Amino acid sequence: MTVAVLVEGLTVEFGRFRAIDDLSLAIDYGEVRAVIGPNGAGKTTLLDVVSGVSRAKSGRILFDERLELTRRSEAAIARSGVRRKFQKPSVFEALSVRDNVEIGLGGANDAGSKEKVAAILETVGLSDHADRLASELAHGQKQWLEIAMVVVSEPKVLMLDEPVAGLTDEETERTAALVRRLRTPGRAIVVVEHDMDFVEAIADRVTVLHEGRTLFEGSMARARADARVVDVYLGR
Ligand SMILES: Nc1ncnc2c1ncn2[C@@H]1O[C@H](COP(=O)(O)OP(=O)(O)OP(=O)(O)O)[C@@H](O)[C@H]1O
Repeated sequence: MTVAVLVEGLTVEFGRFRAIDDLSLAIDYGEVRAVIGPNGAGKTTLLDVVSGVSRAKSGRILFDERLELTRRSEAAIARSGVRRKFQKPSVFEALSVRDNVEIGLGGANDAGSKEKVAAILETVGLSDHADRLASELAHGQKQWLEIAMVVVSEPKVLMLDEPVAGLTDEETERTAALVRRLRTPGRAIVVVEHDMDFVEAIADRVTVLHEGRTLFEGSMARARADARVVDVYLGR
């Protein structure tokens, strides 16, 4: 089976500080992978390098076993089907919900694209709000709109950075159900999140980062039982 994202010997430095330290990991198509760990572990930096926002000092990242992402621009990486929702919501407040999702399609505007927009609005539960201004949405709804803007382009790798930060318990549960719906055999979903109940609800496997390296990889249930993981993260 083809690996969606293969990280090999990745090192990222900011000045003399090593945020990612010789990291290797493989994320399969069809899986939801949570990347967890204490503040400063390198989680967001990992997403930054995969999406071309930050550069690696050494190592490589292969998408679909074909494209070396470490050599590509942010725009080229997004075009190739590797997409990311950033931590901070960034919807266009003055536009309608529907127009926001259309922007996610990047200018395509045929009959098929209208159907795609309608389908993704249905998936994220915003069909009834399509004509409202994005500014009128609740915080949770804005997060779902942003996910819709990314997913409408049918990414093969979908990265979500803290998708439930600041959401209510009910919104968090709905977001978990949404992530499970977005999981398809042809897509890898990578989620960085500190809410462990949410992670348990969505993740097939978790990777625990600590000081830029993998401390643990496996099920969330096993992570909870791992003394090292409890020591550096879960027990704090
Ligand atoms: N652009 C940058 N310049 C300098 N240092 C940076 C930069 N980006 C990240 N760092 C540092 O690299 C380390 C890893 O940061 P990163 O944001 O990846 O951690 P994280 O695991 O996502 O943490 P959190 O859970 O707090 O979001 C931190 O010590 C951070 O201060």
